[in-house]
This record gives sequence, structure tokens and C-alpha cells, in this order.
Amino acid sequence: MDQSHIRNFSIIAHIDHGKSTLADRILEMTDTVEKREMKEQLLDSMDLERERGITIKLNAVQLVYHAKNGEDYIFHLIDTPGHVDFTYEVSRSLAACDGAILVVDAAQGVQAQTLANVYLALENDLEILPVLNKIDLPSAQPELVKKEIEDMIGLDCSDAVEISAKSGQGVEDVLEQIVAKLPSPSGKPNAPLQALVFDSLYDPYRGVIAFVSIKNGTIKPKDKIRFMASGAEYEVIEVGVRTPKEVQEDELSTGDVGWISAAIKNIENVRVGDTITHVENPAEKPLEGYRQMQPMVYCGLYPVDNARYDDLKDALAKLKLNDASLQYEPETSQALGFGFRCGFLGLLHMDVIEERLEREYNLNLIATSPSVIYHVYKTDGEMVAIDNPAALPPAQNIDRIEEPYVKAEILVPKEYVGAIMDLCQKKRGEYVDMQVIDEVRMQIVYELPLSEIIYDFFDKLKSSTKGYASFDYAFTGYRPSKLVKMDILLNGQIIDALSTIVFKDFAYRRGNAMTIKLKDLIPKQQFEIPVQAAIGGKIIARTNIKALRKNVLAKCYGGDISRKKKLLEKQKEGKKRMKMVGSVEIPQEAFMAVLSMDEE
Ligand SMILES: Nc1nc2c(ncn2[C@@H]2O[C@H](COP(=O)(O)OP(=O)(O)OP(=O)(O)O)[C@@H](O)[C@H]2O)c(=O)[nH]1
Repeated sequence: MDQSHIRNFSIIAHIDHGKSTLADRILEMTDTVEKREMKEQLLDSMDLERERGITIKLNAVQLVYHAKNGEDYIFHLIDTPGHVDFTYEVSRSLAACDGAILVVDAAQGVQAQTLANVYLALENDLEILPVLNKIDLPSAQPELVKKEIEDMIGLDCSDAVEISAKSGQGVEDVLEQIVAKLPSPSGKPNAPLQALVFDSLYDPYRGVIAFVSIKNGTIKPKDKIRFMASGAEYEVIEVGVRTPKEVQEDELSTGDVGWISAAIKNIENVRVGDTITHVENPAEKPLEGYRQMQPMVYCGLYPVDNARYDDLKDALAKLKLNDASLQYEPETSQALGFGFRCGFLGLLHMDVIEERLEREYNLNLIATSPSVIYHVYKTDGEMVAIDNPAALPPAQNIDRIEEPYVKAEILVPKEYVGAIMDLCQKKRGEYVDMQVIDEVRMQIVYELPLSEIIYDFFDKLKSSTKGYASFDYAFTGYRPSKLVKMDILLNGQIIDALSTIVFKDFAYRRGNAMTIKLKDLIPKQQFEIPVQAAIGGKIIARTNIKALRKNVLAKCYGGDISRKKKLLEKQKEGKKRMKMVGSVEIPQEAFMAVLSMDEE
């Protein structure tokens, strides 16, 4: 198709404002998917996405729109996630596009990630089309929200379409605006090939499949190609698009968004953000890559069964292909054996990766409690970056410890300002600024230690504002803090995987909460187990897990054998996630206790 009839765009929005629903309607109205094949949120293809109702991975699909001017247009629609943890995915998909549809919930108005995503789109020089969604809701106030978009973002909303992605009302006008207002790709088909790799996945039969946006030139089967960053060379076997089914094509040309297979077995050669060019007549320079995202949160992942270490290693390598923001390296723990220290963009990201490893690769894992990266300045002048509390040098060798801080911007209705300030103070926040957004809302800015917000900040923010607050954060730098390592001892033995780094003034409170939580989580055993929290050699909190007295089967009144079996099965199930550490059996949840303990 003639390049002027191609439109490459993304849909961006705050979480739950209706991106996936709009994408579904667009697929339906362009007959990309037949009605009977239409499942809700079709682009959210991962089971996990459907279950949680959120988009995690970006998805690209090609569709044909028959416009009112009588001509056909090819759209490449790239769906993006809205949660703050997945900003990386958003920035990747935006780099593959020329325009973006900005969906704003007409009942909720502009939210923190609306702003964050708009900034990403502007950084990529995209044309932005504002769209007001959910106008079917009685609480929708499209006029007010348009004014908000104009005031806060500076986008002209005089032509903004008002839609209900749910019913389909107004969606056709969005399609017409895509044709009329978004630019077509500007590259040159005769120039040397530059294809931006924006995603990839591993197929057991065909090797690595690279998803590309062709910025210049043309690519077809049998072409000899080179990945400009890794230098790896291959011969193209197949090229194609997704509609969303995979369809093979004769070639991909400038402006196309599709996939390439080239029997690539070495996963490391394909890096998201790399540029593919031809071996002969190569492009002079690679395209600009992506903003490299630094992981914010680290945790250890260990196979419950130590014999499956290599399987975990293999699974991580494959998953990284599909999720370039994941980082990992081998580590060992006295308590847990061989595993990996993994870096994530946030807690939700960590959760999703762990669950994908378990489901897609059939692994049984133990995850240790998450930690940020600390900069530890030693008395000999050396600085070490520590992402695992167990690896902290002895206290006498430490001059000072610095921790990462973030600037958090919180949008909240006025009546909750007090609650938010309370919460931020409790989390060691420092007040920066407060501004009036409109008649009802304020923007509050705080600087906070990242370690305080990765745990339960988001949940607390939501619960203390009836769900009305939204927030976004960005890393600002390292600052010195009074931090100490807190060890946990079970039966007198330090369990390295349970060590955490805590703010000194919070240590007693946290030590207490932690020992109590562990007492709840660790099942009783044949002997009494002391649970202690210690700083240096000093015990700061202690409790006991009483010895087991009764046999579990005693509960079954001796009689019913099927009940007995069930109980034993249940016990076995529970056992799967147990790790024998020294003489104590510890369940998976205990390693994450710090996430769920009640400190108040
Ligand atoms: N009433 C109403 N509900 C809508 C409309 N559009 C979407 N929703 C609902 O809003 C919720 C969120 O919609 P999604 O499409 O999953 O939102 P999203 O922006 O894709 O969310 P993430 O993928 O998690 O970022 C769902 O329950 C939808 O059914 C609409 O026009 N009207």
C-alpha cells in the first residue's frame, strides 16, 4: 500500500480509562476480527492480563479501515499498558509510531499517568488526538475534562471526539480523525534498511521472532541482515504482520509494522531497541534506541527444587526477550541455594514476572522480599552498590549508606489532602510543592525514599482516598540516610534471605511487626522455634513459635478416610512451597512477609 495510506499509532491512557476496550471496538468496526471470534479485550492475549484486567505487554496489530472518502487505509495499532511499572513498554511502542490517541475517562479526568504518557508521546514527537471516553456514564463531564486537558496539557480539544468505547458510540469519528489528523510514516523506501526492533519473543520452532517498525527501506525473505548493536548476521526466512493472527507477507516496506523470523537461536543477539539493516548497503547509523529503564526493585528468585536451577536460567533468558526491562544475575543464598537476583521496574512488574515464570515455564519459585539499590560508602573510600541486604558489608566498615529518592506527584480531590500529607510524612516524605489543579483537585509533590513507596504506598494511597488519588514518580537521586541491616534469626540461626535494610528509627517497630508476622506464617513444628530480629549482634524483637502438639489427623475423628486423604493432600500442597532451612521449614510467604506486615 502507498505509504500515504498508512497510519501507525498507539493508544495511551491512565490505567482503566478504556484503552483496551477502545482497541477492541476498533478491531470490530474494521472487521479485523469476526464478531464470533471477538473476545473481550482481544489484545490482552496473556491469561494473566485477562485475569487481572490489565494490559502488561504491548501488542501490535494491522487492520484495514475503509474511510468515508472511499479509500482504504492500513492502520497499525499498538496497544500499551497504563500502570506506572510498565512505562518501559509504553516508551517502546511509542517509538514505533507516528501518532497517539490519548484516551481520558470523562468521569475521572486527567490522572497522573495521563500526564506521564503524554510526556512520553511528546518526547517521541507524536501527534496526539485527545478522546473523551465513557460518556455513557451519568457522572461523565466531557466539557470539564476537555478544559482540564487544555489547561494541564496544552492540547487543543475543540475537535476532541466524545465516545463510549463500551457501546461503540463515536468510535467511527475517532477512525476518521486518525485518517485526517495523524501523519503517515515519513521514511524512504529506497533508502538503506532501518528497522526498529520494538519487541521480540521466542518460538520453540522458529527461534526468536523480532517485531519491527520499518523506518526506512524494505525487507524480504532471503535478505542478509545485521543487528547493528549486537553485530549478529542472519538470513531472513519469513516476514509478516499480525491481524492479530500471524500472516506471512512477501515483504515489509517503509511504514510497515510486522515480524521477522531468521532462525535466530541465540537469544542474546536480539535486543529490543536495536536497528536491523542489510549486510550489503547498510544504513550509516542505527535509529535512536529506547530510553534505557533502570530497574527500581530487586529480589532473589530461587527454584524450590534446587535441581531446576538451569530451567530457571533458561526461562529468564527467554522471558527477557519478551520483556527487555527484566534484569538478572546469578546469586547464592545460604538458606535458599542457587538462584538469581532479578531487577524489576516496580512491584507489579515483579509479581507479573514471577507469575509468568511459574505459569509459562512450569517452575515453582521462592521469591525473597524486594529491595532497592543502596549506595554503601565504605570507610576505605570505596562505594559498593548493594541490591541484596545480605551482602551489606559489616557495620564497622561502613562510613555511610545512601538510598534512592523519588519525586512523587499525586493528584487528589481537595478533601483528601490531609490524608495524603499524613501518609507521605509517615513514609519519611519531604514536602516539595502543592498546586490547585481545578475546583476540586490538588497536585501534591513530595520527595520520598523509594524503599518506602515500593511496599504498600500505592495501596495505602488508594485506601486513604477511596481510590480517588493517582500518582506517578520519577527517580531523583541518592541521599544519605540512617540505615541499618536487620537480620532475622530462626532457631538461633540467621536466615540470609530474610535480612532487610531498614531506617534506624523504624527498626524496633519493623522488627516487632516482622517477628509477629513470621510467627503467623511459619507452621508449628515438633519443637519450639524462637523468632528474633537483630541489628548487629543485638536482639531487638523476639517471639516464639510454639511446638506442635497434636497430630493433624487427630482432627478427623478417626473415621472418614476420604477426609483424611483430603487433609493429607492439602498438607502436601502446602509443602510444595516449603523450603527446609537448617531445621526449620519455611513457607514462601514468609520470605515476602515484609510486604504484608502491619506496622501500625
Ligand atoms: N461505562 C463505560 N465503561 C467503560 C467504557 N470503556 C471502558 N470501560 C470499562 O472500564 C474498565 C477499564 O477498561 P479497559 O479497556 O480494560 O482499560 P485500559 O485502559 O485498557 O486498562 P489497562 O489495560 O489496565 O491499562 C473496564 O471495566 C471497561 O469495561 C465506556 O465507554 N463506558
